[in-house]
Amino acid sequence: MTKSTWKLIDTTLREGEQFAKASFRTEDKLEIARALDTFGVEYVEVTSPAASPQSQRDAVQLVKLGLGARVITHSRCVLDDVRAAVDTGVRGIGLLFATSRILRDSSHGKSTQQIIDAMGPPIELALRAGLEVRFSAEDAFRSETADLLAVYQAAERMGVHRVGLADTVGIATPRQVFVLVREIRRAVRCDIGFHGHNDTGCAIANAYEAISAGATHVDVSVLGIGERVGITPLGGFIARMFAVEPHAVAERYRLGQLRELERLVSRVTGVEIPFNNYVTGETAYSHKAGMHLKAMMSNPGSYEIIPPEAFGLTRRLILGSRLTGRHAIAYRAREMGITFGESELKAITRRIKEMADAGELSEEQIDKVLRDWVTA
Ligand SMILES: CC(=O)SCCNC(=O)CCNC(=O)[C@H](O)C(C)(C)COP(=O)(O)OP(=O)(O)OC[C@H]1O[C@@H](n2cnc3c(N)ncnc32)[C@H](O)[C@@H]1OP(=O)(O)O
Ligand SMILES: O=C(O)CCC(=O)C(=O)O
Ligand SMILES: [Mg+2]
Repeated sequence: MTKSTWKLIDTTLREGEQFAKASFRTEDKLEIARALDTFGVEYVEVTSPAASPQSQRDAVQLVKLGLGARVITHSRCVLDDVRAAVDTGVRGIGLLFATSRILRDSSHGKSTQQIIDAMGPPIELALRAGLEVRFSAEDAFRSETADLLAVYQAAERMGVHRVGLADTVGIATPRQVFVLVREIRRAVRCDIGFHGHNDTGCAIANAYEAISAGATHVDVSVLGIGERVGITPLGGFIARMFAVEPHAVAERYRLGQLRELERLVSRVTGVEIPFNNYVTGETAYSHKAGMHLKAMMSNPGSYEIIPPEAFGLTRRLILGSRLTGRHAIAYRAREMGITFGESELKAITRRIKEMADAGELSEEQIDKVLRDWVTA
């Protein structure tokens, strides 16, 4: 498959609701779902309707929005939970069972064969109800490969549309993800999803490797919110893929909406967008060192792999620091209609650096230095 055929399952309203600081009201969920749809994600995953009466009512309302994105939910392999999901009108369901020894012992106590036996009826019920069905192995990267192959092949025989690999505890490395997804790709014909937690900072790279190895669907959430430190962030994954296939990504998603989407989730959860957030962070397009500034003024691609304009953003060149250089100062002077000779330029740059040693200069202060130099 070509890389650009992957699909995004945004799970801000499911995994994201498991984030310690998230407590979504119905209106928050509706607003987030609409914003995700405007951005263009292919799926919006919502909390299991079995979780609470309000979760059930919210799922119904989210379905009623009539989004372009498919509204799907997530569920244990429990018939009553699947029935509750079907009743909401969702279009798909992500069923799961933990397959690692540690979670089999601590979570549900089933052997691999018991898992296979238990997943049959819920899968059948969901398929009969016409849902798109995914079966996922929770904690896949601490599971035995033989167990994974057994459950995935059984799920495929039962007719699921997709199997999922979940790096539930964020333990996987990109190479491990590539190798395991490739192995599963060879073992099943259905679609493959990847869900990766970010406990060791590998969630974006892991999602990318999953796609490279043949996964078709990737779970993301806005700002990466989820259990503990969360999962693959939507913006970071989009940045990763834009760097590889900019045209396909720009065609499929309304990239100019990313910042608003993140601001919305930031506002609703009360967490700030980090200064170094992918693409939209406050300093994501700030350039400061003289050597960088010179090259940036000649070609912005020198130190930017993703043009800010693609996301409706602008860059900031910081000229007033002690790290500035004469090319940057000459550039600003030319913008103001002033031309300096080489030795004069060196002297002004020296002066600006001396002044900046006492504290960075604003754009207005630099302009004043340049103007005063001419009139002095
Ligand atoms: C890795 C993940 O993020 S998976 C998604 C996690 N999401 C959620 O947990 C959704 C919110 N959860 C809830 O509201 C509740 O946990 C419910 C409604 C799902 C279940 O509530 P309870 O019945 O009170 O059980 P509780 O949460 O205490 O324990 C989990 C139960 O699910 C069982 N279980 C765990 N995984 C699975 C599974 N994949 N399929 C079926 N049953 C499972 C456990 O064995 C346990 O049941 P038991 O008491 O019969 O042993
Ligand atoms: O169902 C899945 O694929 C993922 C569930 C989950 O959130 C996880 O395992 O971390
Ligand atoms: Mg998770």
